[in-house]
Parts: sequence; structure tokens; C-alpha cells
Amino acid sequence: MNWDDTTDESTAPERLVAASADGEDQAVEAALRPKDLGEFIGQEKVREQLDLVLRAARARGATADHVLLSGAPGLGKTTLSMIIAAEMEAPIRITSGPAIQHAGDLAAILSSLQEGEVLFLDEIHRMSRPAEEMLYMAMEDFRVDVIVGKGPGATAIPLELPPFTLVGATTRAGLLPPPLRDRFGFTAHMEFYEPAELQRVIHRSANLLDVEIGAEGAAEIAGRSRGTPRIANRLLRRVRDYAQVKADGIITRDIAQAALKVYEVDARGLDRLDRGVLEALLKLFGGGPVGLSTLAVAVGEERETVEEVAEPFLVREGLLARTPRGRVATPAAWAHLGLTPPRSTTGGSGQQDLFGA
Ligand SMILES: Nc1ncnc2c1ncn2[C@@H]1O[C@H](COP(=O)(O)OP(=O)(O)OP(=O)(O)O)[C@@H](O)[C@H]1O
Repeated sequence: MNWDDTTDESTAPERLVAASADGEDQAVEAALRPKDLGEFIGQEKVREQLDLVLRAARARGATADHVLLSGAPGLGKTTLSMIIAAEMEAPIRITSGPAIQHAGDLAAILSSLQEGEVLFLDEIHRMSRPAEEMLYMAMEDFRVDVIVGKGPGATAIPLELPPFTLVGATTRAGLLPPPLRDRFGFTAHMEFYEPAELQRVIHRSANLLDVEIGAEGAAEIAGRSRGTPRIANRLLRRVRDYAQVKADGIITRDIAQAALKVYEVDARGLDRLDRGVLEALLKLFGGGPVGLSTLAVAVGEERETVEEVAEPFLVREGLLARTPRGRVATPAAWAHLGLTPPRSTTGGSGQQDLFGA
């Protein structure tokens, strides 16, 4: 089982609230992708800046500058790369860092690009080192040196490339070596979406999927979508199923609530795993501090699952804090689970207070 919420796109997530794409998402997403910047919801600053970059390039009759998109999975990086190509009326080639293991793989792709083509390189931080170094020269001088032969007899044959636009995407901009980061003319950081923006995403998708949904139903789904359009679209599809089977197909607030109860996604977007971690922290350890390993044993999960899958969202939501003494629940966590903190627990800072230590 792989519940990786952050980087590994190769395995299907089994959680409804996972931000990475599963097989069904991939099939449906193509139909739901906004096709131009006007249709792209939210990310106002990124849209405005990108619009300027693309318009200016078009006016000059030039290829657009290389673009780096950073942000969590499911926020729209692939979608934006396709929009860049569409706005530049250019073809697009899509690949990913892990798919490029050798510099030769990259050379083959680069040398077959057409003039002005957009090359979308997802998970660019996972490319191999030699490929990365080849990319530096390709981005800057539109040239690569292809090495022919091995050992002392090896020779470098320079190969001219047509001008192209590289759109790199990464969930971890901090992992990119500065020489690579510096070669992008435009860098955009994508933020999590506000509930009102997700509501618009849901209405748009419902329209495309021919699903009837009220404003309150959309708000209910938006609030549980963890700031991520991909999750919003996935929850919408599951709620649609419920509405079809249990009601007249129309998504109201009551239907959305009842459906998401069945799927165990709570009002804040926490699923069974997230709630299990919080409940253990509160009920078994009085809100902490408790060590990660102990917490993991208590919920019957691997350390890594708790640390990498459940905790990032709990921390982002301000429900859990990682402190040097261990994991600690915040007052918001007690409130969310409807529990009363032990009297002497101030700000969730813990067991020590509780036992007068
Ligand atoms: N701003 C947006 N407006 C409307 N729909 C959006 C928006 N951003 C993303 N989506 C929808 O969310 C889904 C996921 O988007 P996309 O595949 O572009 O995310 P991503 O950031 O590339 O994810 P990953 O990093 O996992 O590849 C798509 O189906 C797309 O339709």
C-alpha cells in the first residue's frame, strides 16, 4: 500500500483525500482541465504575471521564457503548462524527472522538439544529475553536447536545438540546485485554494459532468477539499454517486454531508487516518507531547505513514505541532474532535503541565 501524499505519482492513492492522482482521476481530469488562463480559477497573481510573460513573448514573436511552477500536488501545475502551450499556440511534450534517468534520454527528447514547443517536466527535482547538467546548457544556449563513445576515446558532439519553453514543475522548489532555479525566467509559487475558489472549481466541474449542484452543496464539498482542486473534483464525483443512488441526483448540502460521512471525510477534510492520529494523541496521550514512534504504534501505522501522510495536513491546519519534545495537539484539535482538554493543559503544551512536572 502506498499512501504517498506528496511525490510519488506512479502509484494510485487509496485515500479519497490524497492530493496525487489515481487512475480514475487521470481519466477524468483531461475533461475537467481549464483550457486557457481565463478559465483557470484562483491563483490571481500567478495568472496575472503569466499572462504578461506570454503576451509579451507573443508580441515579440518569440518563444516564452522558461517557467518554473512550484506547489503541492493537485494545485494545477500540469493544467497551467498545457495552458501555456495553448496560449502560445505551441505543441506540448510531457515527461517527468523520474522518467529521465540518463542524459541520453533527455538528449533524445530535446533533439526531437519542434521550434517553440513547450516541454513540461514534472517532478523536475527528481531528475538524474547528468541529465540536470545537460539541461543547464539546453535552457541557456539551446544546445547540448552529445557524448559519443566511452572512456578516453569519447567525443562530445555539439547539437543545436530549436528554441523551446521548458515548464518545470516541482513540489519542492527548495530541492532544486540554484544553477537550475536561476535558469528559469519566471517562477510561480502556487498556493492552496480558498474555499470560495474551490466552490467555483466544483461548480465548473459539475457543469462539465452534467451534475446538478446547489451553492450550499458546493460549499460543503469545498470546505473538505484541503485547498486542492484535484481533491475537490474527486469528492464531487463520489458525492455525485451518492446523490444518484440515494436521492434524485441533485447535490444539496444534506446530500453532500451524508455522502461524505459515508466516505469518512469530515467537515475539515480529515479522513479516517488523520482522525485516528488525532484521537490517539488526545485520548491516549492527553494531547502530548508524545514521540512519533509511540503515536504510530498507538494508531497501528508505520512511523512514515504518520509522519509523511497524516501529519503535514494536521500541521497545516493548526491541529498538531511537532515540537522537540514530541507531537502536541493544539486547542483547535480538542475543539475539532469535540473533546475537553485536561484542565491544566495550556495551549496543548502538554503532559508535563498535566502531571505537574
Ligand atoms: N485553477 C484551477 N481551476 C480549475 N480546475 C483546476 C485548477 N487547478 C487544477 N484544476 C483541476 O485539478 C486537477 C488537477 O490539476 P493538475 O493535474 O494540473 O495538478 P498538478 O499540480 O499538476 O498535480 P501533480 O503535481 O499531481 O501533477 C485537474 O483536473 C484540473 O482540472
